[in-house]
Amino acid sequence: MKALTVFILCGGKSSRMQSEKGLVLFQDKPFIDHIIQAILPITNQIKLITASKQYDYLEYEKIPDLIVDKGPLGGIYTALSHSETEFNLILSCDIPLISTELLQELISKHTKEAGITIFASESKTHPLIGIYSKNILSVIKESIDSDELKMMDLLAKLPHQIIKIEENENFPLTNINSIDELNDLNINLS
Ligand SMILES: Nc1nc2c(ncn2[C@@H]2O[C@H](COP(=O)(O)OP(=O)(O)OP(=O)(O)O)[C@@H](O)[C@H]2O)c(=O)[nH]1
Repeated sequence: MKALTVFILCGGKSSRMQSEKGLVLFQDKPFIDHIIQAILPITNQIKLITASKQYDYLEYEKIPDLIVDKGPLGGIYTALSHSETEFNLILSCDIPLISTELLQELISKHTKEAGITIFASESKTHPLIGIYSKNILSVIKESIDSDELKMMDLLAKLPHQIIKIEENENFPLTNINSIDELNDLNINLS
């Protein structure tokens, strides 16, 4: 198996959710617990990129952002800076439907040459469910220094591999940003 660390991004403002996003309850469990459950059959090398004490109930290492207020890119920068493995699975904290199978697919299809491997359908790219190589750290730092914080701009600068998925395969990759989106999800599943 490839040496791998999983980093879950749990920073940011959660302005649309208005409460700590990773801790929102879905089917009686915080989002982040669903995500950890999907990761554990693969590895227990899990670290949370957060400064929030609210995640202290989880046993995993927590790392605060090295550069604050830079969005997910700042979280990825912190993750890769602390990483001791070449491959790093970066996940947002708002994807409660993610499955072990999809994560395994991503890991198995990543190649050293790719730098970054992510899923995308015709209509949607999922940069915050991806494998990121440590060797892209300098490009991320330059992007942060020049305030180019959009994930899609980072992808444009670097070689990356896209695992193509059908439109109907987006569902388990859905990220939930607000209570309205959570209500829609619950309705969808009922
Ligand atoms: N470590 C870290 N993670 C972040 C940061 N900003 C966003 N994230 C994470 O990145 C993922 C996507 O976040 P977004 O939905 O883009 O932003 P958000 O600030 O959480 O939410 P909004 O304020 O509603 O946009 C989530 O897992 C966030 O926890 C940050 O500055 N640092």
